[in-house]
Amino acid sequence: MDIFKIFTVEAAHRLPNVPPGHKCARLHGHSFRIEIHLSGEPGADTGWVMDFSDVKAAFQPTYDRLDHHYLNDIEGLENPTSERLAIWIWDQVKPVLPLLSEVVVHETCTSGCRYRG
Ligand SMILES: Nc1nc2c(c(=O)[nH]1)N=C([C@H](O)[C@H](O)COP(=O)(O)OP(=O)(O)OP(=O)(O)O)CN2
Ligand SMILES: [Zn+2]
Repeated sequence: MDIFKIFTVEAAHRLPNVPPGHKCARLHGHSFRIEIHLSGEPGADTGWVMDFSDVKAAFQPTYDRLDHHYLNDIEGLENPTSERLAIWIWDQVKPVLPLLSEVVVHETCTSGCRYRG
């Protein structure tokens, strides 16, 4: 069974490697919607795969590194595309949430990516 928790990260970025004149070379910001998905079986007694509040607590240090930050300043996010951000989040979170199965980054209402490790 899959469970998920959704977080909203307010952050600024620019994309340094886009062609000249590309709009994303300019500093701009997004309300990134981050989905953290976990896969596992619900416990016989708990009835849940993992307590959502424990998912939130495990993600909090990563959230704090991203929220209201300039992503390009973060080590490993010098070119902060949605794809790079999804991989970076996976690498931060997998050690503390071993059931992690997917990270989804919504950069805008119409754009984003899914990463399954
Ligand atoms: N594959 C990727 N393409 C683009 C990324 C990315 O991370 N991965 N990022 C951007 C920009 O950062 C931009 O902020 C988002 O682009 P876009 O979807 O074009 O944004 P719009 O709000 O202008 O989209 P519309 O739905 O067309 O209005 C660019 N590309
Ligand atoms: Zn952008």
